[in-house]
Amino acid sequence: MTQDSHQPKISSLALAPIKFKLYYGTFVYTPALGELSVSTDTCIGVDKKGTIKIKKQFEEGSDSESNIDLVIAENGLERSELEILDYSADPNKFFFPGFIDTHIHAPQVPNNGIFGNTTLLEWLEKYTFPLEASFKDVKTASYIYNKVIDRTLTNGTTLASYYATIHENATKLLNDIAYLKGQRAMIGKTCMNQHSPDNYIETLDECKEAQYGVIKHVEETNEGHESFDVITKPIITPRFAGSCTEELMKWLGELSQSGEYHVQTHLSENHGEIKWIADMFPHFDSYADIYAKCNLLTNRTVLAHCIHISEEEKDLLVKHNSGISHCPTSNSSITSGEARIRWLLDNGVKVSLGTDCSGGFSPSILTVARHALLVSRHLVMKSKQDQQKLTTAEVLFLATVGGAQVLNVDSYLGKFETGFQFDAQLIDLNVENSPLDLFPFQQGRWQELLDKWLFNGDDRNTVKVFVNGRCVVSKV
Ligand SMILES: Nc1nc2[nH]cnc2c(=O)[nH]1
Ligand SMILES: [Zn+2]
Repeated sequence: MTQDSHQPKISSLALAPIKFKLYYGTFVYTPALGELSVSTDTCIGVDKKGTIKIKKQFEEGSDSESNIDLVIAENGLERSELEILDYSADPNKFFFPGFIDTHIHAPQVPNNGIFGNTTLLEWLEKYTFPLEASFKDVKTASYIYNKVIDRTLTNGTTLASYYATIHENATKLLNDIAYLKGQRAMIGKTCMNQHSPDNYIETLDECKEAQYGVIKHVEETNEGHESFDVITKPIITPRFAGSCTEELMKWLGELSQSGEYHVQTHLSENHGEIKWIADMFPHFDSYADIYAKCNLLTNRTVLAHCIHISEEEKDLLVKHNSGISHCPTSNSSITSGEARIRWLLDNGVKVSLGTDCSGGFSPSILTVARHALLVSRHLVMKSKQDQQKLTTAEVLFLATVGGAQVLNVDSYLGKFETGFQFDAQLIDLNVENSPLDLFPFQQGRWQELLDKWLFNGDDRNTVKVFVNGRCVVSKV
């Protein structure tokens, strides 16, 4: 931690001591692509480490108190040592897994919504690099990163894969803030040693030193954690081939292989970018081939965008089991294009969602899921191939389980099943000032209610957020 060493180490909210908890109510999640599981009248028991130990569904409309008594008796639990949260009286509340944002630039959040008529390369020069360069100042970084973590958490994001900036101290700060607020986070020190502004570039040696420093710091922060309750992890982050020399990418590839670290970068976002990079790296077969030959394609690699990739590039992703972060809000805003998500899914590529702030203007994965569904319909309008349409269940899968798959944490995150960690949001469709209107005849029609939430809901409907079974946001 970047506190004075004589200060006591502050522990993460997501590790605060808790009692064994029994949650009772409606639980919604996506067990597989296109499937929605809705269990009403259900009791979920979460142990002191945040792991789901009990899941039992009861007859619809049955008495919750006697059902809870039964769970206590059947599992030999001591009532006085339990915390019981019964939401069954409210038909408009349900639990949903926490959102996973696999691609977000934390320092860019102040620019959300500010992109004018630019496309990628101009946008980077005009809006993005100047803002990121200001993170040399840790006070600026502290102020903005605190706001970013608060904002993403209140939108229900329980795990985010962050790009920071090139600066070592500011990146360490992002780690500390996520850890203290209890949000799971992948912490990426952005690496860039070519084709960048004079005030926002690093040498290879500077990059190596800062990268080692950030990894050590993130790992020390999480010392003593078990794999499922690790809060923050380092992620190797070459910004994109355009801003990294081959030597730097090869070094980062080796580092990621030696430490089994995650990797994130951008791939095939914009036609101008693709041509520029092809001219820069003429001895590679394709954009994806640059990353493959630099050992950056792994089963822990997140590739943002992948809008214009070829069959051969898609095959490379499949071969290395690397995943995609689909960022439709960003792709529409800076006019990058429409990623062919059905084609990628049909070919066995892992797909997740990313806000890509501030190419994307919204920090909400719910908004991104809505845009993923709409963009898939734009593809249908162009191609007349109806099967490209994504459904509500499919985009909610990408927002949760898909993210867990891409970040290789799907054995313990993304589902309400025993053995999984309780990373969740409590949704209230009928909250005061709710952006959606409920009508009595729609009560209990869960498919329709979830459609309404996806299209009309927002962070006001996310009333509590849990990570590792601990409440990290409570608005009620
Ligand atoms: N959307 C997006 N694409 C990039 N390509 C290289 N850097 C960036 C970035 O910050 N945002
Ligand atoms: Zn990006």
